[in-house]
Amino acid sequence: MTCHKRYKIQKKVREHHRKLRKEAKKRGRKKPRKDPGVPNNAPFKEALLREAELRKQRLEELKQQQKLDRQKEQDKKRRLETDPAVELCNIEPVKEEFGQCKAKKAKSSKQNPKRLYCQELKKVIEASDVVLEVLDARDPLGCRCPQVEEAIVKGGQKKLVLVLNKSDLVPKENLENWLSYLTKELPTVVFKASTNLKDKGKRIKVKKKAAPFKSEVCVGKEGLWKLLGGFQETYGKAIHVGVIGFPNVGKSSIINSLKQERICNVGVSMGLTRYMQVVPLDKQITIIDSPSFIVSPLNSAIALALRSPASIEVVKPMEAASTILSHADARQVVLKFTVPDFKNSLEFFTSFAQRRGLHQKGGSPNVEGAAKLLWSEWTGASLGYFCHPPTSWTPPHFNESIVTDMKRGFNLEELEKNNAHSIQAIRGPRLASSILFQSSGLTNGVIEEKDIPEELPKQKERKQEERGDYEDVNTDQECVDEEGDEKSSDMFPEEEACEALPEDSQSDKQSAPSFILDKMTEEEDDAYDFSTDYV
Ligand SMILES: Nc1nc2c(ncn2[C@@H]2O[C@H](COP(=O)(O)OP(=O)(O)OP(=O)(O)O)[C@@H](O)[C@H]2O)c(=O)[nH]1
Repeated sequence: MTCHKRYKIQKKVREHHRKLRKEAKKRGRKKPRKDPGVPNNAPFKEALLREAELRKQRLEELKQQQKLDRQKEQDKKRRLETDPAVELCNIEPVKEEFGQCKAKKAKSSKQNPKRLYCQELKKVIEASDVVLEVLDARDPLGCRCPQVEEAIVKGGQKKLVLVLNKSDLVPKENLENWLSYLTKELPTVVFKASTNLKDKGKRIKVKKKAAPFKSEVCVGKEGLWKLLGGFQETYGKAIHVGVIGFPNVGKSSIINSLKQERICNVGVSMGLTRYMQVVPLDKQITIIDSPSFIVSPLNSAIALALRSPASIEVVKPMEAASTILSHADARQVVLKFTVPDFKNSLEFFTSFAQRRGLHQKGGSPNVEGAAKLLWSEWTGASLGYFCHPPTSWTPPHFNESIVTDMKRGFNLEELEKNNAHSIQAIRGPRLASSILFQSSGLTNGVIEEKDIPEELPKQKERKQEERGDYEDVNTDQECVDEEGDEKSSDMFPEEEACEALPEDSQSDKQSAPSFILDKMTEEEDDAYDFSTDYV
C-alpha cells in the first residue's frame, strides 16, 4: 500500500471517529462514568461491601439455575425428536429452501459430523434404485471409492452409474480416453453441469434467439434423462436415484441442472451438503442429493488433500497445496499461473501471491493465502487440469457377472450416441494449455460409522478453529462462484486475482482498491470507499 493511501485512510478514520463523537454529543449520550467504589471514609463500608458480595453471589446462583433449566428443556426436546415419527421427515421431499430438516439439524448438531455424513450417505444408498457416482473429469479415478461401490453392488438390487462431471475442464482427447476406459466397467455419462442457475422457483427462460453464455449451458442432461427414463420403463415402477461422490465433484450442481433451478446448495466450499435432500424430477424419477464420502485417513497425502470435506476435516492448506503442486507438471504450472520457475513450493507460493496481489500488512506476500487459493482452485470450478487413464485396461474391482449386471436395463447404444454428442458440444481447454496431474488412483472411503474414531474435545476445538480459517477463503470463493464461477481457465491473471476477492470487491471493481499494485491507477487509489473498506 502506498504511503499516500495509508495516510489518507488514517485521516478518514480520524474524521470518522470525530463525526461519531460529535453525533453522540448531540444526542446527549456520554461515556458511562466509572464506578468510583465505596470511599474509605464512608460509614459501614465493610457491611456495604459484604452486602454487595452477597448480591453478586445470589445473581450467580440464579444464572446457574436458569442454565440448568435450559439444559433440562433441551434434553426433553431431544428425547422427543428421537421419536421415530420425526425420522420420517428424512425421506419427505424438500419443502423449504435447500430442504434441510430443522428438527434433524438440531438433533445432529452435537453429533460427530463424520458419523452424520455416513448415516446420511447410507440412507441415500438404501433408498436408491440407481446410484449416480459423480466423478470429477480432471481426476476420475481419484473420485472413485471402492468401499462405497462395493456396498452398492453387494445386494445386486441397485444399479451403479458413473457421471463424468466438470468435463469442460479437461481436453477433449483426454475426456474421450477416460470415457472409453470407464465404460468398459460401468455405464458412464459425460456431463457438464450448469453453474449459473436461479434460485428455487425462478425458472430460467432460455431465449430462442440469444445464444446462452457458454458457462450457463448444461451438457449431457438429455443423455442422463434418457438413460434414467429408459431404465425406469424397464424397471416398471417409479425409481429413486441417489447422487453420491467425494466433495465438490458437482453432485448438487447436477441435480440443479436436471431440475433447471437452484434447488440444492452449491459452492466452492468442500462438504457444503450435509444432509440428504430429496428432489422429485418428475412423477417417475426422484433424485436424492447426499453429503460427500468420508475419506479414510489411510489414503495418500494427495487423496487427503483433494478429497477431504473441509467442513469436517482438518487439512493444513500449506501442506495440501504443496502436495498438490508436487503432483502437477511444474513446467505447465509455471505457464498456467505465469510465475517464474520455482525450486520449491514456498518459492511458488511467494511468486503466486505476488502475481495475484495477495499481500499481508506491510506488503510481504501472503504465502498462506496463496496456498489456500491454489488448493481451492484445484478443487473448484475453473482450473483445467487432467490425468491420463491407466495405459492398459486393469481388471476392475468388480467381477464379470457384476459388470454385466450393472449394465442390464440401460440402453447403452443410445448412451454412447449421447455421450459422443456431449463431447462434441463441450469446449474444453486445449491439451497444451492444461496442466498434467499425477493421480493417486482410487480413494478409500469410510462407510461404517464404527470405523470413525470418536473426537477428543481438544481436537474438536482445533478443527473448528482451522475450519473457520478455511471457510474465510472459501466464502470469498463462493461469492465469486455465485457471480459466475465458470470463468475460463485461460483468463487473464488480473481477472484471476479478482476471482479471489470478496463479492464486494468484485461487484465494484472500479471503486474497490485493486490488489494488483502495478496496475493501480491514481483514480483507483482515490476511490477509497470508507463505508465498505474500513473495518
Ligand atoms: N466448471 C464446472 N464447474 C462445476 C461443474 N459442476 C459443478 N461445478 C462447480 O463445482 C463446485 C462444487 O459444486 P457442488 O455442486 O457444490 O458440488 P458437491 O459435490 O455438491 O459438493 P459438496 O456439497 O461439497 O459435497 C461449484 O463451484 C460448482 O459451480 C461443471 O460441470 N463444470
